[in-house]
Amino acid sequence: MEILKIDGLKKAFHGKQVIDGLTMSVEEGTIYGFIGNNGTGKTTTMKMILGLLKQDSGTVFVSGEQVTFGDTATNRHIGYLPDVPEFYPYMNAREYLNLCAEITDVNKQERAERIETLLKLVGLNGETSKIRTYSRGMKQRLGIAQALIHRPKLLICDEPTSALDPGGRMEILNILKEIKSETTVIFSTHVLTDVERICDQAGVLHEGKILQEFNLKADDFGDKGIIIRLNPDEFSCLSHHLNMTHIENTDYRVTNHSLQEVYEVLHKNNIYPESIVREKKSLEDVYLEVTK
Ligand SMILES: Nc1ncnc2c1ncn2[C@@H]1O[C@H](COP(=O)(O)OP(=O)(O)OP(=O)(O)O)[C@@H](O)[C@H]1O
Repeated sequence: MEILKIDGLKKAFHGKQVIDGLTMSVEEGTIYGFIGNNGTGKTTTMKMILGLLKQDSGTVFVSGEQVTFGDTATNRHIGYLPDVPEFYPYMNAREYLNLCAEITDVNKQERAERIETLLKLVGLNGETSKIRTYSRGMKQRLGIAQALIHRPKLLICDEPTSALDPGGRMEILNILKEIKSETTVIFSTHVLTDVERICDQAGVLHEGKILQEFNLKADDFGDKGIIIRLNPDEFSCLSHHLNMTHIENTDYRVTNHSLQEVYEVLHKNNIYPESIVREKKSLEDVYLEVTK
């Protein structure tokens, strides 16, 4: 079933068309990477999903219910982590989550257990210090716990990893992967390696629409080239027969030739390179191709 369905969504600011007939859907139980350059309208779209911003036209359905601007009814299905989450710095994580549980009407009997489960999930269960002392990564993890407190069907995260160091990013990605069985996740980002790591599906937002979608579990983006490790003499010999560019050190990329052709040329010229590997295109390669 589709947890999110957007159809023909449009939004302009001061005559500038930011979202221009956006149509997309997200299946329950998946992680969807919402990718796009800075300023393409990812946050704008998220605000319309949350009913915080009025669209000019088009519809948004969350768990089969239509989102209406200014009406928070559909937000009971949604947990939201903004790009820079705000907290009460004088509270500790438990106190803060307790407040969030009260606000979102989490059943009183369940509250303490829910809070402990979430603190454990985000690795803050042993933490008693005030939020003001937290690192950016810890705040982001607390933000996820906060967003999940009312057991939403859909978690929306706005660039959850962009400002974090590699360790902090891995922690967030692992948490998102772990909750996937309970909550569908949409996260916006331009860190494409993060998308490749954990997403099932990804959509490229470009000029107000989804320009291309990828099934990251099934799509093979094809070969970028063949990387051969050679000495400079071997390179100058082979460059007469193959389309080659220097990458770095003694590595050269061959393009527009099959592996079979490369082997034939090598054999004819009596060249036995240190290594030959097929180079797969990454999501970033494909993204740059489609958005250029
Ligand atoms: N309230 C507003 N008033 C006027 N223009 C706005 C408003 N909100 C967003 N915009 C403009 O809409 C465009 C899309 O902004 P948005 O923040 O949605 O992009 P984004 O994809 O989330 O970018 P980033 O990756 O940098 O966060 C930008 O040009 C922005 O300046």
